[in-house]
Amino acid sequence: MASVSLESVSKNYGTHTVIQGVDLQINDGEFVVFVGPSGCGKSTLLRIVAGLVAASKGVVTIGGEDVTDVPASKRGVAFVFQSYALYPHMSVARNIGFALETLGVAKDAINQKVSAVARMLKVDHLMERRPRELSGGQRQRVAIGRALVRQPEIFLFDEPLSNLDSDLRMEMRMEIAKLHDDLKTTMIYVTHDQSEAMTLADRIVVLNHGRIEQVGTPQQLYHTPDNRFVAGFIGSPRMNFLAVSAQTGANAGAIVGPGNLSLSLVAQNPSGPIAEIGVRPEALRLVAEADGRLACTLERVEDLGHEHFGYCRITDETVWVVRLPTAPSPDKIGTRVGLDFADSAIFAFAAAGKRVLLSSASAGIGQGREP
Ligand SMILES: Nc1ncnc2c1ncn2[C@@H]1O[C@H](COP(=O)(O)OP(=O)(O)OP(=O)(O)O)[C@@H](O)[C@H]1O
Repeated sequence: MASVSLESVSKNYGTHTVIQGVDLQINDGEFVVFVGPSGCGKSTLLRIVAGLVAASKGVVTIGGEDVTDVPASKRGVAFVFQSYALYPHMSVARNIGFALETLGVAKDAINQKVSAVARMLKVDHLMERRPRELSGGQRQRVAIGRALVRQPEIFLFDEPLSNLDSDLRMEMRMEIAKLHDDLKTTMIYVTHDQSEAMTLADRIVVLNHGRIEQVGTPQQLYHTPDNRFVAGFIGSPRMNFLAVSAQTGANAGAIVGPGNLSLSLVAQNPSGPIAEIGVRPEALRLVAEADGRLACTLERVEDLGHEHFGYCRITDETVWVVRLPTAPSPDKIGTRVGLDFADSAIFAFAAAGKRVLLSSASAGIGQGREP
């Protein structure tokens, strides 16, 4: 096991900067997930830790040792790729044991280790098959087995489940979580799927345009996002946003917006006037138009069996999603309705996206507290 530290790490391709001054400390035995939209630099950052990509600037430390100029093969890391990257002409057993062969480990010792890993990953009945004779899930298990057999200090996973169907993805996600519980090895895992990040991570690193937006536990990011980007990225369906106007002078603290919105919010340490508010779908209630804090038209309902989502149009540009405990009657669709929400469910943002913490004396009671 080993800790990982990145200090002022940047990466440029020509004039294109893809990682910009990243500082990050990952503790020994921690499961850290990098999330962010496509192209934000997740894989590049992971590859910089692995030594597969050289940083343009900055220092990478593993287990307290500066490894910035140490090749990938000497860093004690094992990498599991999205594409599995198995050797097509080798059997499952040889694929798993090949790294030990190249290290000159004795044949008996290799056989023992390969058998133990194959049993653990439930591929021991497939040892003589070639990769093309395996399902996607079985291939991914072999790829993980190949990493596991080397007993690395750190596991690095780059979107390992994205080629699997949703049932298999859930199953493998549980197995990776169990692997971490059993081995307690430091793991860094890249995904663009925020629900995968929420369920696997001790801590999540949210990346955007090559910078860290926020680092925290899943609960911290969900309940106390630093900015609009994190608030919108963590949570599914995502947080609803609405552009609002902060009143000044005698009406300071009053917030007005479309849908007859009228709130009274007092900002703590404002980083600018409130320009937008956000409320999560699960914090909204569908009520009669006159009883809501927001007036809108219920345009559509999605019935997923165990849950329902209503799509409520507030303006031409803004539709809010509300999570409904039961399906509304079909004659409600197309009618005017109201949305209600507790004061504590309101998130507020300044024009540049920074979250504005609301004073407990205002309508936004509770914002800014740790859960
Ligand atoms: N070898 C390269 N040469 C030039 N640009 C590159 C190279 N590798 C990556 N990039 C660019 O760096 C940026 C970050 O890429 P990276 O693969 O790290 O993103 P990502 O967040 O992992 O995306 P995805 O989720 O789509 O895999 C992208 O704009 C990409 O086009």
